[in-house]
Amino acid sequence: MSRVKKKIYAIINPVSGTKSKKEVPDMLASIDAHKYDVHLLITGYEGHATQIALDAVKENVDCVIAVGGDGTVNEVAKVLIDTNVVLGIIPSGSGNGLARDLNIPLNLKKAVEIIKEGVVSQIDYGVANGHIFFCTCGVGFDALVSEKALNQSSRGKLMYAKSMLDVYVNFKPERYKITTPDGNFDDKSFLVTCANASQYGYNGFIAPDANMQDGKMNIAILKSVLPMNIPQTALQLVSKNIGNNSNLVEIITSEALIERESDGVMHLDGNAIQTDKNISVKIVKQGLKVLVPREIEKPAFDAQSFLTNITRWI
Ligand SMILES: Nc1ncnc2c1ncn2[C@@H]1O[C@H](COP(=O)(O)OP(=O)(O)OP(=O)(O)O)[C@@H](O)[C@H]1O
Repeated sequence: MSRVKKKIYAIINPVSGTKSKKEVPDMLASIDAHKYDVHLLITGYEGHATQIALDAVKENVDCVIAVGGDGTVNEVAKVLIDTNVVLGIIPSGSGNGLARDLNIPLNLKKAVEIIKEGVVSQIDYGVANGHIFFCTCGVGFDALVSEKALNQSSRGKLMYAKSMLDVYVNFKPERYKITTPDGNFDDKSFLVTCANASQYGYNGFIAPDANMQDGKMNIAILKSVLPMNIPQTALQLVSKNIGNNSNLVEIITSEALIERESDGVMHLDGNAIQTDKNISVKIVKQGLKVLVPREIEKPAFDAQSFLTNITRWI
């Protein structure tokens, strides 16, 4: 017998981001109750969203909404890959990289409208040493910043800026050998980022041309960032101009082996974990169904949003 109403689980991470989520239940109540059964669930600990999403898949729900940032989205979405369960995102984190890349509004009411519209797109996901990511995974400076951020009690831009400064002061570049069917690299580097999405979050575009539906990742290798180049590099990141950085090497490919000097930290969607010396990364084409705005095309660079980004950062 077919179910009449569609079932939605909304998983709320109460500690993500810096904004209150107290309006989320009322806003979700505006979803048509004749068509949808919406169940609200609040996470109580790290990894809880994954447990709830696993239950959702077992119960054959139609859609799981992640209310949080990239960490929460990752915990939910990694369970939904290669299933028919659709991911919805209500961005409520700090960086919100995946939501931004999909043009999902950060405004709560507008994000709920996207859920109601029900437009489904299929996006790629990445696998790095068996761990799933959707935005970026990487080693080097960005991984160390993610590790530093893990131990901070606060969230938000200021915490990330402070973590970056702390990591930069003691940073020592490592040597990476990167082997792919589409090009190789072997040298010391500041960071190596495998980008499925174009940005880390906070509109920091490490791979502005990355496309989440092409079955490929853009491996952005930043060989060095000298102190005098920090302002320029930061501007290039927020203005989608990192391609103009003379220290950037980019390889576009569907799989790669990254060999480094020793095992250590790697980040997945901004979440740091420890992993082996060698990291095998691949992209699986369009394995996740996600609710998106009608127009998924990214807006062209415009001066106003560029200035807004800089002002926000400052
Ligand atoms: N009740 C809870 N108590 C403590 N941590 C939790 C709880 N629920 C979820 N978490 C953890 O909170 C972490 C941060 O969540 P999330 O990444 O969504 O927010 P954020 O870091 O503010 O945003 P972004 O990743 O977009 O920068 C996740 O690693 C998640 O496992």
